[in-house]
Amino acid sequence: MPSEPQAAAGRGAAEPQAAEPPPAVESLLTARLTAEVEALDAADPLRAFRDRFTLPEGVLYLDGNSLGALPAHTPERIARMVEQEWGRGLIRSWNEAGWYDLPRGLGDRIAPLVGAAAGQTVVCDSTSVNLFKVLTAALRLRPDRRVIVSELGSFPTDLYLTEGAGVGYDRRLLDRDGDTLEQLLDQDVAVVLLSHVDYRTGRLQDMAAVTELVHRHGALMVWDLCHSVGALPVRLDACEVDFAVGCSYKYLNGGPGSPAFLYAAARHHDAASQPLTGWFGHADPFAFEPGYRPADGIGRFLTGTPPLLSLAGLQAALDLWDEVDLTALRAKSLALTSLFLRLTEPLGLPSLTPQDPEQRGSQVSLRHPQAYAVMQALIERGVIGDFRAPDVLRFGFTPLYLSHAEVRDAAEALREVLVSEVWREPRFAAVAGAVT
Ligand SMILES: Cc1ncc(COP(=O)(O)O)c(C=O)c1O
Ligand SMILES: Nc1c(O)cccc1C(=O)C[C@H](N)C(=O)O
Repeated sequence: MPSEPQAAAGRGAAEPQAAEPPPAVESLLTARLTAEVEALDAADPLRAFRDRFTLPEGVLYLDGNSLGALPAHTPERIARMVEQEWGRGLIRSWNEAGWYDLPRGLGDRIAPLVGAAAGQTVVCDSTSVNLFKVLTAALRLRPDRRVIVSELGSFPTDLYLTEGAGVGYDRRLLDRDGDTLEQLLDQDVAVVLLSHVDYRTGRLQDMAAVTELVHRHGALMVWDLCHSVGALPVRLDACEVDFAVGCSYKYLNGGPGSPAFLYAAARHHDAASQPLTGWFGHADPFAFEPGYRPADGIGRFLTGTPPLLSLAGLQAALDLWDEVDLTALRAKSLALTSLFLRLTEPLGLPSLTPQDPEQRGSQVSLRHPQAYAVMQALIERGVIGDFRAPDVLRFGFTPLYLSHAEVRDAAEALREVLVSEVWREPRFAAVAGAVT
């Protein structure tokens, strides 16, 4: 078990290395910049959403790409489910409070965020479990092919699941077995699994072009949307994607451990079979038949009883998403990341995040040989981002609750930490074994 996040430091933190002396960069607290960010905030069409979240005083939260913030009405929604639906309604709430329909109903509320027509998205399980289901379903739809393609730098659970679902299959990894995806594709490839936005670098893939390339080689395409849903518009149907999965606890703000979602294109529903054939995916669960018969449609991707209290958190968060204009969201996201890249550029930290906005998700990743200590010093100043081994300072920009002024203040805090070299103080040093 990892130790408590606040009690210890980074697993995989970089060994101490010499860091270059910091360049003498002037303070960002200038009248000119203040006027610029205030004008941007005044013109921000999403600024009213900030008040719909509860965030602690004195915190600049740049980690909504790992765990989203708390929507202000979520506690009331969860309390209602606990006190009324569970406490009073008891078992009747499966019908009367609509519990039974929530996995499909919330899936249909996520659908517009991922560009899916209704009836193709369900909320259930974790992203990892859903990856196992869709990878296996996709492999079964291509029985004559024996290769899974993925990317070496993917979030590790994705790679692990290509191993778990792909027992008996060969695996080819982009960046290890070939420089381009096209080099890895041939008539043996059954499935390609990629992240739409890379968790470490923030690089955004061209979903339409990649999916089309994969289909041209006769394979099926699975996208991991954990770092794109709620960060930018996604167009699953328009890109003719086969399967997709994603988290709801990051940009969607569903709450810690809130269940994931799974998309399967309607054209695959009849032929697709998934391996976790639990009773919630049965055609008639309450017939209590001894044999499994899959439900029609997307319902066959369900497995067991959903975590209702977590679904209540996601349900509350989706009330906000129902109101969000995704075009405005994307424009603000790019304005925030571009501002941060521009203001931190004089600090001389190499960026892993593409400068080209077309290739950028909603995060900025900067490299520093002592990134763990630098991030701890920032967190002490109330600027919460995260560290990704071995040397990445990762900053997530959530357009619903961040202002341009806060982005300037975060860049200024980073400047101060680097110029003062406060991060060298022993209390920021890494010790083994924490959640980062
Ligand atoms: C790209 C990506 N896939 C999957 C996951 C995690 O999946 P799970 O919610 O199953 O832990 C994460 C983050 O934890 C992620 O960043
Ligand atoms: N899911 C997480 C968790 O249970 C603990 C700590 C972090 C996470 C994360 O989500 C990490 C995240 N996917 C990442 O992009 O690094």
